[in-house]
Amino acid sequence: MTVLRTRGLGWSVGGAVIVSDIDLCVAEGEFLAVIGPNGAGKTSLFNLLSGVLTATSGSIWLDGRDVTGLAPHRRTRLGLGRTFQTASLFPALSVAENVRLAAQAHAGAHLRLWSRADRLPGVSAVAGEAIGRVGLTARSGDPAGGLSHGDKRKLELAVLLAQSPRILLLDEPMAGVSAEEVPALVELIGELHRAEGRTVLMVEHHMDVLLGLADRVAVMHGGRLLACDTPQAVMADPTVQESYLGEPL
Ligand SMILES: Nc1ncnc2c1ncn2[C@@H]1O[C@H](COP(=O)(O)OP(=O)(O)OP(=O)(O)O)[C@@H](O)[C@H]1O
Repeated sequence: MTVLRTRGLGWSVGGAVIVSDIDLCVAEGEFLAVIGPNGAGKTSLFNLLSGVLTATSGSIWLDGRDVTGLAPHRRTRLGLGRTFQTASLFPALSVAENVRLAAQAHAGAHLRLWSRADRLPGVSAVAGEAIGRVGLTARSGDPAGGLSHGDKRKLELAVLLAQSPRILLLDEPMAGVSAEEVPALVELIGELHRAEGRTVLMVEHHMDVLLGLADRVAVMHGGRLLACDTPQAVMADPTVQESYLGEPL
């Protein structure tokens, strides 16, 4: 079953075409990697899918519903959650407070003071479960700003999980993470997908990371979708090879 589809999706700004004519179709439970050279339009595509940017052409469909004009928080409520390439945590707040805020927002308590989140039924339980899911329970009371890059990425995943998304948009979740921390993150993301059946779209530059995770790879170049196929087929595609002009996939 298709959960996410785009038709002729595009975004232009100041006369520059940043994303152009993207037709994507993502099946429930699928892991789709999005790759492409710097400036290819990957983050802009995620911004369009999550509603941070409004499409200037085409449409986006979630579970068969046209969500093209829907605000980001309403897409989140429909089960579409995302992480950002740049850190989106509150560094002075603890791990638990960061996740509770997300759980609270998802519970619809936007106007309440964050300090009262504890009193909302279920919020602390949801936050605790998300923190446990990413293996950060022992760090619950620590300020987010003091975590390693790898743990910050795990915390971002917990913040995302607290919003109970069915479809995860992960924008370079390994960025800035040390080589030693990468395997644990890859395993965690793989589990969120395989064991929990979530649909995942992930921007990632490293093909070696994607080979064990992705069902299909979408290749972007110059704002367009160049190819969308299995990792092996994409790597063997001469058009893809040519477009990268020797850049590593
Ligand atoms: N608000 C904006 N105004 C003008 N140009 C923009 C804007 N946002 C993005 N761009 C341009 O659009 C192009 C695509 O950017 P985008 O961040 O989507 O690429 P990317 O594939 O995610 O790149 P990277 O791998 O470096 O993160 C870039 O040339 C960028 O400078």
